[in-house]
Parts: sequence; structure tokens; C-alpha cells
Amino acid sequence: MQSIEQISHDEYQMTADWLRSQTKHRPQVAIICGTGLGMLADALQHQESFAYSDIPGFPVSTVQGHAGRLVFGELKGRACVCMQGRFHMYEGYSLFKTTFPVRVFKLLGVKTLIVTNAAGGLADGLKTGDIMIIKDHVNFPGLVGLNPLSGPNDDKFGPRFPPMSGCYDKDLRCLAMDIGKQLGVSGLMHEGVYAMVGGPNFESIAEAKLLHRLGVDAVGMSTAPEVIVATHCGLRVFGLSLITNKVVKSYEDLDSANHDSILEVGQLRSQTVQQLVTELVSRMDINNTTTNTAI
Ligand SMILES: O=P(O)(O)O[C@@H]1C[C@H](O)[C@@H](CO)O1
Ligand code: HPA
Repeated sequence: MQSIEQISHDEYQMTADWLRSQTKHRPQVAIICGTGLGMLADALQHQESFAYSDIPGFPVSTVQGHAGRLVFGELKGRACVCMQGRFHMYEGYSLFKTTFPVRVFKLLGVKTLIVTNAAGGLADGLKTGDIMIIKDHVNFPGLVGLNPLSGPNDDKFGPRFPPMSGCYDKDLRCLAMDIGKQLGVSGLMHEGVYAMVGGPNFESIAEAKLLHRLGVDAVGMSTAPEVIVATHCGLRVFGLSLITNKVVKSYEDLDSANHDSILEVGQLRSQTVQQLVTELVSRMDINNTTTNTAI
């Protein structure tokens, strides 16, 4: 079990208040950039950014490919905030810390969370460089009790037992597929199930075979806790995985995953992912219709 060093409501509020005092931006959409996808923030206009190390209460990024900056700005006139770098459990952070920004975004007035990640493809139809719209997830750490909602429930954010069925908004998933067609990249686009494992090692072949048999399409080391916390507090969620490598599932395959080539694939697809996210933000119904009105 993780130690329950929970974060109080006042601490989230303090960070949100500090950010409000530092910027005039009032974001409605928050975007978390996955490994190698930090360039998503480059598309923001009228930028104002803050190093995580300067933001009270924020953890700092320790992973190559995660710059560690919070960038406020606009995508086609829509107010956004972008995390150039996320926090992972394997960095030694508690799940409360890895998901800290999500509740701060809620307090800032954000309605929709867009999560992106680099992931290894398990499904036979997924190739390196493909984009998988996340339809659902398997939160492996959560299945053994490592959950960002463990400990006393903060009713101001949401209910004790939040449902996770439908946590990846269907309308946004459909919209993203349509946008993919219009951008001429529908050949790259799929929908599938993402599984979070703890990392930091990549999967053994036996683990890869197990995940594949269980129906997992892509595997990574993040995202699910952020989505759980976002869903708990009533944020609408959209998620995508950039398939940065094929997970090795055969003892005959001499290939192996490595962080540098994962970063390269992020670079290769940066423009496409940026266009997709920009169009999605500009065309989404900005008023989240979720009925959870916590906070
Ligand atoms: O932050 P994400 O989930 O995109 O990062 C993935 C998982 C590991 O942090 C890293 C491995 O290269 O990429
Ligand atoms: O193959 C992978 N496994 C786990 N996490 C990952 N993140 C990118 N690729 C992978």
C-alpha cells in the first residue's frame, strides 16, 4: 500500500490562488504532454509560462523529455493550460503528487482535461507512429490498491465511489476520429485500451504476452491516475497515446524498447499530434455538460 500522505484541499487551493495571482489567463482546457510531446505547448498563443520549481506545491519533472513548465495560452482563441512534463509514480512521487495538478486545474475553472502519452503498442494492428485514441484503461497499480483516491475522500472534489465507466468522453473520441480524417491521417488513427504499469522498466516478454492476452492495446507508465482524479472531480476527459514502439512479445524478436527512440517518435509525429489537439480544442463544445458539479 502507498503511504497516505494526502494533500489537503487548502494546499490545492493555495497553488490555484497563486497561479491566478500570477496570470490573467483563465483556462477552460488543460493538456498534459506525454514523453516527447512537449511541443504541444508550442502551439499556444499569448503564452505565459512558469517553471514547476517556481510554483508553490508543484513537484518537479525528473524525466528527459519532460521540460517541467506550466504554459498558459490560447489555442485558436480558447484558453488553455499545458503541462510540459508530467509526474510518474516511478520517479518516487506518491499518486497524490503525480495527480496534484489535475485538482489545481479544477480549482482554476478547467472543464476538460486532455491527456497524452507515449505508449508501447501491443495490438497487432498498431504500428510505431500510430495514434491511439484511448477508449478505456486498465489501471494495474489501482488493481492492487495504489489509487490516487485512497484515503479519506475529499467530498469537495467528488464522491467516495466514483464510476469510471465512460470516463473517456465518447463525443470527443468521435470528434478526434473525424478530425483525423479531415487532416488526412485516418490511416494512423485507432481506438483502444491503454494499460498503466508502474515502470520504470519496460515489460518482460512474459508480461507483454499477458497484457496482450488480457485485451490491452497499448501500455505505458502514466495517465490512468490523472484520469481517475479528473473524473472524480467532474472533468471531461480525452486521451491519446502515441505508439512510440512495438512491445516485444516474442523470444525470437531481438528488438527492445528504449527511451531515446521513444523521444524520436514523439518528434516525428509532433506536428500531427499538435494539429489534432488544436483542432479538437477549437471544435469541442467548450462547456462540459458533465453533471458532477463538485466544488
Ligand atoms: O509520460 P508518458 O507516459 O508519456 O511517458 C512514457 C512512459 C515513460 O515515462 C516513458 C518511457 O520512455 O514514456
Ligand atoms: O513499451 C512501453 N512500455 C511501457 N511504457 C512505455 N512508454 C512508451 N513505450 C512504452
